[in-house]
Amino acid sequence: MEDTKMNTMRLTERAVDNNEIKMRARGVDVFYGDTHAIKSVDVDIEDNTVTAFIGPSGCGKSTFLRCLNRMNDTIDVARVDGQITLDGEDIYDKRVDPVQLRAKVGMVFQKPNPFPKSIYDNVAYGPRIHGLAQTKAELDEIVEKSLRRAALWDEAKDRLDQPGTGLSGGQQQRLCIARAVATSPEVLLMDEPCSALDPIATAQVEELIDELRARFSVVIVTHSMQQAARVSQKTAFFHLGELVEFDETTKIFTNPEDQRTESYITGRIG
Ligand SMILES: Nc1ncnc2c1ncn2[C@@H]1O[C@H](COP(=O)(O)OP(=O)(O)OP(=O)(O)O)[C@@H](O)[C@H]1O
Repeated sequence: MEDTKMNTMRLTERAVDNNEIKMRARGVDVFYGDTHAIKSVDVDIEDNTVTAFIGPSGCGKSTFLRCLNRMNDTIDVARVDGQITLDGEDIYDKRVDPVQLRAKVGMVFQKPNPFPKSIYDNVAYGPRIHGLAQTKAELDEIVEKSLRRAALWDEAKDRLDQPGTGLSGGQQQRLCIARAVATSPEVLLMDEPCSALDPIATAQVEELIDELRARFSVVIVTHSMQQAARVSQKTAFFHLGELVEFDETTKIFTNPEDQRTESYITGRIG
């Protein structure tokens, strides 16, 4: 009975949004012990769109980002309430395997964190554990395609057997992006992916984000309002755990509705 009701609800939702909404969060609260880090957040993450999360330090951007692929499950004191769906399916349903979920909703972290393995093995890791290739040739193809998508193929193709940790910082971050895209995710979460990079590597990663949007939905946490303005189409402004305003990026940066958003983008809070 429960299931039937849920399925009817899902079908209705799909018909209304015409599948353009990839992830939907409703009434999401996050607690770390007694700290109420995220307060009743509703947000829709659209397909083929870059969504930026901005806001002052400690406002909950990373916490909310981690809700989208259940990375908060790995933090003992964290508790997540509310509902988050991916293509209409509840990602917190007990039947959902978080490892499978994270292949669909990939993540790139602030500091490049390649595995202590070769460049090839870093990218092949996900496809191997998820059994995405039947033969070595198929795996080679996935590795090449992923490195190309991460704009790293030309620099890496002659050193695939060398350690990923031997690459420059910017290259390592593109390797981590290649690793994340190798499992053909539908959503890519990026937590301040350029904060450890110089301006040239940052520009390369930003260009890449724009290209990735053609295939995935991208959600990026950034401290740089310039970066949010450059790479995103939608922007969410968080303050003290609340989602204050969520709109087209141009609207947020030129004509925000809320006084707190205005104060943040003009540098008065933050
Ligand atoms: N693992 C944790 N255990 C306990 N409290 C945490 C944990 N992670 C975050 N918090 C708390 O949750 C709140 C939100 O933190 P979060 O890191 O999500 O903010 P943020 O906006 O991403 O900050 P920043 O921009 O500084 O990275 C803060 O009060 C923080 O202290």
